Amino acid sequence: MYLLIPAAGLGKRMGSDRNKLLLTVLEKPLLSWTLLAAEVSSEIHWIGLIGQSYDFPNFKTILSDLCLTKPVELIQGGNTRQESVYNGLQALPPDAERVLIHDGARCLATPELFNRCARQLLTCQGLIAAIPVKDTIKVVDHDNIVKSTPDRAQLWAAQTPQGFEVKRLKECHEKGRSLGWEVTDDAALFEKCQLPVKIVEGEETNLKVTTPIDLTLAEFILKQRINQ
Ligand SMILES: Nc1ccn([C@@H]2O[C@H](COP(=O)(O)OP(=O)(O)OP(=O)(O)O)[C@@H](O)[C@H]2O)c(=O)n1
Ligand SMILES: C[C@](O)(CO)[C@H](O)COP(=O)(O)O
Repeated sequence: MYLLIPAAGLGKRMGSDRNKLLLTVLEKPLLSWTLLAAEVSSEIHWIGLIGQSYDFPNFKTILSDLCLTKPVELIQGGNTRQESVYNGLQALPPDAERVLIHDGARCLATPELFNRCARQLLTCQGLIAAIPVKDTIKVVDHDNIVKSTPDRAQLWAAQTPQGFEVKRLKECHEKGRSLGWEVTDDAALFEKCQLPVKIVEGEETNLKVTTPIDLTLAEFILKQRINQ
């Protein structure tokens, strides 16, 4: 299975002065943990790492330190995650029929999750890893007044990996660009094109490192795993 890793963000919500994927978690850059999980997954055979060119020297150092057995191609990222994935899709080898997309910032995803998604993708056009929402969610208006409480049984928190047939996802991205759609994940493009997106059970620990507290949580969870 082909894997694209969007890693071209700025990490504004982290408040860091550089790409948050270069921050250290348990003595390794955050991105290294994501790459190691992809390396261990038995289903992934090719990795496209999408980044900003100013980060490429650091990415190359990370890759040379990890000595991965799988080929990794560096791909120029865009101004948004959506643009970065678009670039990644254009850079896939011509024989890529299906692709998994996984945020570099989700550094706790396990190889088993990659494997589960890769296997499920052989049976459907599109999928996302997701977990049932634990909180009660409120819909709120501009005056901070609660408007409604959606039925929690229908709410799932989206994660990555997300996986798709390459041809279909490319079509969705092209349509999104021509109609000016702005989305935060690829499944949303599929949905907007009325294509089915299947849920694959995600992992509660598969958090996206977004703010400083997530770094502390990631470090804690990785430490627990290492000590097991
Ligand atoms: N132009 C962009 C923006 C984001 N990403 C990637 O998409 C994933 C999810 O994005 P997010 O967590 O929002 O990362 P940042 O954009 O770095 O964070 P922020 O929004 O706080 O700036 C990350 O792995 C990030 O590197 C990307 O490849 N290209
Ligand atoms: C793709 C994603 O990680 C799914 O949860 C998410 O949508 C990325 O964008 P965000 O704006 O950082 O939530």
